[in-house]
Amino acid sequence: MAAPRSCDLWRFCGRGWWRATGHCRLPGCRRSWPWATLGTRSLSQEKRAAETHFGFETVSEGEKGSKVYQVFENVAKKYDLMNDMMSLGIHRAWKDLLIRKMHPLPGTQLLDMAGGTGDIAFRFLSYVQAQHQRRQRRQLRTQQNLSWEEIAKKYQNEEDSLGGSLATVCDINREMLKVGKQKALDQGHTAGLAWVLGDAEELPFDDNSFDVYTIAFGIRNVTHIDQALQEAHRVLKPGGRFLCLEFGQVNDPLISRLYDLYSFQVIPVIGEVIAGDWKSYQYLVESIRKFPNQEDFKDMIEDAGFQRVTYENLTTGIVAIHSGFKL
Ligand SMILES: COc1cc(O)cc(C/C=C(\C)CC/C=C(\C)CC/C=C(\C)CC/C=C(\C)CC/C=C(\C)CC/C=C(\C)CC/C=C(\C)CC/C=C(\C)CC/C=C(\C)CCC=C(C)C)c1O
Ligand SMILES: C[S@@+](CC[C@H](N)C(=O)[O-])C[C@H]1O[C@@H](n2cnc3c(N)ncnc32)[C@H](O)[C@@H]1O
Repeated sequence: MAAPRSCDLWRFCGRGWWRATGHCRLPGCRRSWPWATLGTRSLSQEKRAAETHFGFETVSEGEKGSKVYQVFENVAKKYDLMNDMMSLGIHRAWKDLLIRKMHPLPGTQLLDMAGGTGDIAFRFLSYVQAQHQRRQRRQLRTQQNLSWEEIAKKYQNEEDSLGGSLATVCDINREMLKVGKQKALDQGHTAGLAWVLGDAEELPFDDNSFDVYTIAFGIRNVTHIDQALQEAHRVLKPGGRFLCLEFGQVNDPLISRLYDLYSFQVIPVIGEVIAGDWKSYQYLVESIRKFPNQEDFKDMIEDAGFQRVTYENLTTGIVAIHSGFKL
């Protein structure tokens, strides 16, 4: 039996070690902390257990969910423009890299969690379509005897051009999904997409349903990150892949200082000017600082049951892509 990483925070529940402050983290075991039901916790312990952070503010767990909802409800219409303005378009390159790392083949079933306005799902569909077309061209080269009608038919049907792939965009926020659906129409993504309203901590999907689970700039906003990771593990098929694009800690001290200056002095100003919302962008930069560093987050992913967990820093660690497999 593996020793717990930090004994005072871990308990043994009969099936294995689990963290004392939440639910058992073993896949399939959802026992909660027995002390809570035995009533042996003091009032101050009780209070601390129910508190979390919203940026630099300490709030109750229930409050965090509604505050996060409000943030994305407020910024939904300006969300895409804000991302281009804040990052000078760099967020697009990060998202492209995530898809290249995934390298999805036609037929892949993707769950894009906290998928918001659909950036990851649209990139996924374009990538799969390109892969499928490449495959078809290769096949056509070997089937020289097809008529022009047959060749044209092969290129026409958009559903076919995805080879059975489906991207399910799931998000807790109606407004973000509404903007995403309109964007899908504008960009001509008419097939291979499903939009689902749902909470990362309690997914409305069966076990073993998806080949890939992505979450881009989403997990930082979730109240119980460990719960969301367990859910990701549950809904992935055996062999399925978890990929997370999220802010990290910058490893170069000079860049780190400049980045801090930029984050705290410039981003809320852009938020106010473009979206008329300073507070939401203050929350964004604070939530980035509160999020675990790359190594700690890797440990959390492993704790949820994922294997072969690795990460890659992008732009000196401003963001990182974490990857893990359900084996
Ligand atoms: C509410 O929650 C959210 C809302 C959202 O809209 C989005 C999200 C999720 C987030 C994303 C999807 C990604 C959004 C992207 C970012 C937050 C930006 C990430 C930052 C960068 C890529 C740039 C990092 C910057 C540096 C490494 C430092 C370089 C900084 C400077 C040269 C400026 C230093 C600033 C000062 C000294 C303060 C005074 C300066 C001014 C008033 C001039 C202002 C300058 C500019 C506007 C230029 C901006 C420069 C860049 C973007 C630099 C690009 C260069 C590099 C990456 C090396 C969400 O959760
Ligand atoms: C910064 S946006 C990221 C959107 C998109 N993935 C992207 O890369 O542009 C964060 C998203 O997480 C969603 N979110 C926050 N908490 C969530 C939760 N508990 N379950 C599902 N989605 C959540 C928000 O509604 C928002 O759409």
